[in-house]
Amino acid sequence: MAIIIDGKKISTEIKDELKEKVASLNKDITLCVIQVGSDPASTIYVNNKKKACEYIGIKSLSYELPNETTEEELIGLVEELNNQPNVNGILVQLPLPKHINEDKIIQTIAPHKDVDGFHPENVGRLSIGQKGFVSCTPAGIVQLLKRYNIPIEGKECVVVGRSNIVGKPIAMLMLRENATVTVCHSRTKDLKEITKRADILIVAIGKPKFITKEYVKEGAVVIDVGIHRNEDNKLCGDVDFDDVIEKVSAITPVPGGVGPMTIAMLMHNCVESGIA
Ligand SMILES: Nc1nc(=O)c2c([nH]1)NC[C@@H]1CN(c3ccc(C(=O)N[C@@H](CCC(=O)O)C(=O)O)cc3)C=[N+]21
Repeated sequence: MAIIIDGKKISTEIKDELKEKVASLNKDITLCVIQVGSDPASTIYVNNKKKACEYIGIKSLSYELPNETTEEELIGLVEELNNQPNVNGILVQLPLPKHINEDKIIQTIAPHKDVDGFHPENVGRLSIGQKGFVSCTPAGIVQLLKRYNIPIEGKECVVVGRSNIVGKPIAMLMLRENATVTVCHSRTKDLKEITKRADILIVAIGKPKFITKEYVKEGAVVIDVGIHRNEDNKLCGDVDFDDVIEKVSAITPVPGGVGPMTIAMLMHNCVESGIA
């Protein structure tokens, strides 16, 4: 029987640990969350982040900006928050409207307030093993594996997807944990042949139910980073859960897997920023 990895439960454990830490600090921690426009999915995620802050005892300040906000205006706000010593974390919810250059905004955030771990300085630090903020979804995946006592060292880890916010950083993190890492993407030939080698298969491609049992080795651990909402508001991941369940030894569900961990690790980064 496969283990269903309970991200909701582990995220609550982590949040409870953080709540205790914050209570013992005697110091305010403040996260600023900036959302441009009103994409409904973004609003759900932003609200989940604010709820988590409240639970842990972190102050959250919301900036809800209209879709027409210019790049200059957004840069101005980020710079203003960079300069406020009471602000510990700045999060600009992605995606941004097309007229705003995301890279430019991310690079404007002061690296020591970049609790998403998206700034090139933090990405660079991760890749050369220096301390810095680690991107929340990858950090959450490693926490899930560790807290379920799933060994990483020496394992064959295959990552499907090479985005800057998930694929690339999770590959770096698994490498740091001494896995043997292969990164696959849309131009990979014989994808199935490669994914079938994986002891740990991490999927972040953004295609609903793409990974079926033909892609998975018997007994593999499958981590599903995808999140898709269908017509009747039901969520599913990049992995066809019902199809692979008989074959895997452990798997993260959607919802209730990686998603809540992303938020728990964001809270972790905020607390780290507040302590520093
Ligand atoms: N600057 C920035 N930082 C992010 O961390 C960031 C972002 N932009 N843009 C979008 C993605 C996506 N993301 C999620 C967070 C929580 C859930 C989550 O809580 N998921 C729940 C379900 C929530 C629901 O009902 O939709 C679950 O999987 O159980 C999902 C996805 C953070 N992201």
